[in-house]
Amino acid sequence: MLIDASALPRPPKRIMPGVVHLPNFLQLEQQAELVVQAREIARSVAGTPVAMRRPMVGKGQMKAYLLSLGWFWATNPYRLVRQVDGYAVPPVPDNFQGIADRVLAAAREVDEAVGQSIRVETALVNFYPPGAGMGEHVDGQEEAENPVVSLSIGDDILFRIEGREVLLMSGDALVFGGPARRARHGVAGARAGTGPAGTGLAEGRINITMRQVHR
Ligand SMILES: O=C(O)CCC(=O)C(=O)O
Ligand SMILES: [Fe+2]
Repeated sequence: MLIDASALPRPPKRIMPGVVHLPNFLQLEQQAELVVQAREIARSVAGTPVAMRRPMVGKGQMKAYLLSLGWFWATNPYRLVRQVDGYAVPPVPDNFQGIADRVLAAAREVDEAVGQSIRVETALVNFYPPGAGMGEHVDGQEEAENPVVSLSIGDDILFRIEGREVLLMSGDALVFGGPARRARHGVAGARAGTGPAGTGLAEGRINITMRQVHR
């Protein structure tokens, strides 16, 4: 590539009202710790109805693998549940709240419109194999209007929100709240081999979104 994006300065940035990008928010060690946590939780529920899985969307299967913590989004009918067929949804790890608080405090310095605090009642851990993305959608499952805190680890990916594009790299945090809480967004094609060494991820990308569910 002619220009290596990681070599360019990436200051904190307001992408649109209520959307803030905080590049390099997590140190490599923090990223590695989150990867270990996610992997341990995924292993602990493997083979159960609350396992990390690729859900069906419409006629196809998602390319990303999803693991729900705290609450699980069940279908038929759509509802948030705490257990599936007697298997408890794994809890949100204790350290997530502090991370969300720190991300939000930093994001508010860039744009107050992101909104106030969240109680991290649920977290979604997505794993994107190289090349995988997630189609555009609105995060509408939570009744709470509090902001969503999103963390990226591993391969770079292009995040799109209402016509804007943000390159998310390993360690980046992104917040969408306030007027952008129900904005349409998606990610396109995790870029194979772009993740740094030292995260513990051999390939692909992990995204963790932390959310408040109830008002
Ligand atoms: O992977 C990302 O950066 C976005 C994930 C997302 O939009 C979601 O899980 O709802
Ligand atoms: Fe989303």
